Amino acid sequence: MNRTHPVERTGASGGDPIVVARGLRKVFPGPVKDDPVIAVDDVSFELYPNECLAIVGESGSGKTTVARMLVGLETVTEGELSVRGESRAKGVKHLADRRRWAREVQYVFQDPYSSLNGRQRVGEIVATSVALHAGRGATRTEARGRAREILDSVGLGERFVDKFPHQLSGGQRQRVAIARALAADPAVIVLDEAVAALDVSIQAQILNLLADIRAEREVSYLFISHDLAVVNQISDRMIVMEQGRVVDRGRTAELLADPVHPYTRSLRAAVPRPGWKPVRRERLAVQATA
Ligand SMILES: Nc1ncnc2c1ncn2[C@@H]1O[C@H](COP(=O)(O)OP(=O)(O)OP(=O)(O)O)[C@@H](O)[C@H]1O
Repeated sequence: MNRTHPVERTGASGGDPIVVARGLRKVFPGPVKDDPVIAVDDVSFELYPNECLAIVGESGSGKTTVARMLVGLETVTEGELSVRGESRAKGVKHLADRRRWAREVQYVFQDPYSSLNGRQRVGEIVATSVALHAGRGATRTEARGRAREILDSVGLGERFVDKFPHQLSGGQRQRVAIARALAADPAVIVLDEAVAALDVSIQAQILNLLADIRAEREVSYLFISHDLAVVNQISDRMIVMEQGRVVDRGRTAELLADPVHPYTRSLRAAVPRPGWKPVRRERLAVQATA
């Protein structure tokens, strides 16, 4: 059974895809001269409105590089990458376009502590994002008011508005990062190992919050993770990357219930969580070659 290449159209609410990647490739100059690193190799996928697509794979498989190309933090070496039909493959020339790109696709990092401005209070962090993305439309007072509403919607009430990031827990900081992303009213949020640094119980709270947000507004997630238990909870579809290439893809529930590709099987077997029935790697190797 080959599930590697079918391009399914299984978005949660249908419609045209928001993000389309076709034959995406990224080559970095390597540490050794004339020995480049092929970080991403012939990667294709679509992300549909209101859908959560997970990109999974072990460390170094190229997940983050795909996401960084999507938000314009890395150039595209080859292939096509578009958001709402507009190509991002050639990079961005004008500041106005960069702002629009940022408005459309927001990025939430694994470690919100380093991505949040430690000298700004929580309310200011979110209000700055509101003001930046609302253009000339929002006064300072309006931006602050909107920031309070958004913070409230991610579970951070009035008492958090004047706190600094270092006064918050990891989960609370991640809520601020999500609020800051929502302030742009994006079509897509890239969540790059966004719950990886959190305790399991806090992870569950953030995953619930992300599910609630998606139920309330139209937003798609590109959810990057090495953790299949987490991916199983949140994503509709997933692609599996190994050494820069997509080696498996499909609906998450189906792929994880019955992983066919040996790499997906080995990833699943490596998940040390309640609820999984880990299969020993030796047995997997036998099954994979049977
Ligand atoms: N700026 C860079 N210069 C050179 N090589 C890079 C650069 N960025 C990433 N790479 C290499 O590209 C490959 C893919 O890295 P990438 O960070 O995309 O993987 P990943 O799956 O997201 O892993 P992780 O979860 O550890 O971040 C790795 O071999 C990495 O060392």
